[in-house]
Amino acid sequence: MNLSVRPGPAAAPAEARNAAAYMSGFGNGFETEALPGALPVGRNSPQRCAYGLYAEQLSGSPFTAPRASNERSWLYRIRPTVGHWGRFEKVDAGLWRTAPAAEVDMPLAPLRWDPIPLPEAPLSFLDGIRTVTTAGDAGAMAGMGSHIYLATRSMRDEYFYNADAEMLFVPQQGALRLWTEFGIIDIEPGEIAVIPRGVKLRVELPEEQPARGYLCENYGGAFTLPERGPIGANCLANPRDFQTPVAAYEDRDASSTLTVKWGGNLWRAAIGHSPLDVVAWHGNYAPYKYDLRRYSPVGPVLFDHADPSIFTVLTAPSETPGTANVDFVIFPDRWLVAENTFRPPWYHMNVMSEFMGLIYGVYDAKTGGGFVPGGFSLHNTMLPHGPDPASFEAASHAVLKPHKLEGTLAFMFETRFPQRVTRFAAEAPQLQADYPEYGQGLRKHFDPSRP
Ligand SMILES: O=C(O)Cc1cc(O)ccc1O
Ligand SMILES: [Fe+2]
Repeated sequence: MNLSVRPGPAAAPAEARNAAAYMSGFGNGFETEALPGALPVGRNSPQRCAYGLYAEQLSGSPFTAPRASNERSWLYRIRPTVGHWGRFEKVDAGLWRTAPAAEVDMPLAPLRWDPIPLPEAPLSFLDGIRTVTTAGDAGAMAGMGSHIYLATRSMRDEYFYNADAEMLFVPQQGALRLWTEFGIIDIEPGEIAVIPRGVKLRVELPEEQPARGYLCENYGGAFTLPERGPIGANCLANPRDFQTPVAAYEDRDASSTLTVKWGGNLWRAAIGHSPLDVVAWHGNYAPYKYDLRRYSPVGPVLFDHADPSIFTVLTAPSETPGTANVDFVIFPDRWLVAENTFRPPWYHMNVMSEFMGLIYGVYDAKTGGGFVPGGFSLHNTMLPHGPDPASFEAASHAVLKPHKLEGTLAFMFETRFPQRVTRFAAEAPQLQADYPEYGQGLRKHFDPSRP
């Protein structure tokens, strides 16, 4: 196998096998080459590409999308994707589900699960996806899926791309090395990665350490940075902290498989070489990573609890202004300073539906236990929820001096669509039977004689 990485001008030199190398920025027109001169200068399609490469365009948006949302890259590769093609046969998708998937009716209730344990048996990322919810309709390119991934072995000579969705990886335990067509991305808990629709990859486990995390499939238009409005030009997720890999390629002829998720099904073909054979590329349609600890939260500095949209890292807009197909929101370390304020989340009902996970620490609305790292919850469209009794009592009587929430990282996949629960999630032994009743533990405090 010939593997080569050439860092971009700003990146530190790195050996591909030891450390990935990245370019900084969000949605830039990047350019990177693993061999000198592999990128054509001043044109996309020369009559003959350097090194005998093929040119291929990968379009993530319609050609005619407005500039702000127009996404495409040019890839200079050993074989075009059609040369990595074979006879595809439908294979068992395991526990991976795609909207619409009306498998079960669930109680009209808040739902919460304990972590799904990692198995002892060898399990690749591709086989270890367990869908928890689906929303919208992948065929209509609207909605999302929320999943848990479990992996105990690397994908070897096994490649994959998702035609149905962009994929947002949220590791909770263990690191992942994402070998993509565009280069190598290393992520660990506290970091995320986004793999655009159609980008081929395989998922490796560094030192074969098991890994678990959350995965959001965004069937709609790509994640982007939210507007900052009056916040101005800084804070929240800053573009320079997003990292896109420099070009790295495999020149590997070996019997392999390519699995494609298309139309909610998995299709697999035998192929004779690695499709991660892109020697150079340029464009703005590329995978990226981001360290959530670089998020600069903005919040109430005098009183009240602001809507969680202030913690939006990435938003996948829909055609309706302000109505996201998916928002990816985090609840990171931060100071709480609001005066005469109930500081945790308020009790609420929301037209958007909320899938939540916990990467580490304690979430301030669920201090009574039960929402643990690796676990997840669903507060569906217009279903009531809020702090558990322990959190309510503590926050109602806390001395309101500045208080730092530390060592905590929860997140939410919030979508405009109601989320359907899969049969797997409905029947999982990790579903907490008593969670629907947590609200009944909230005592009646009403006393008309005491204003
Ligand atoms: O329900 C949740 O815990 C998420 C959430 C947090 C918050 O601070 C305000 C609203 C909201 O939905
Ligand atoms: Fe909520």
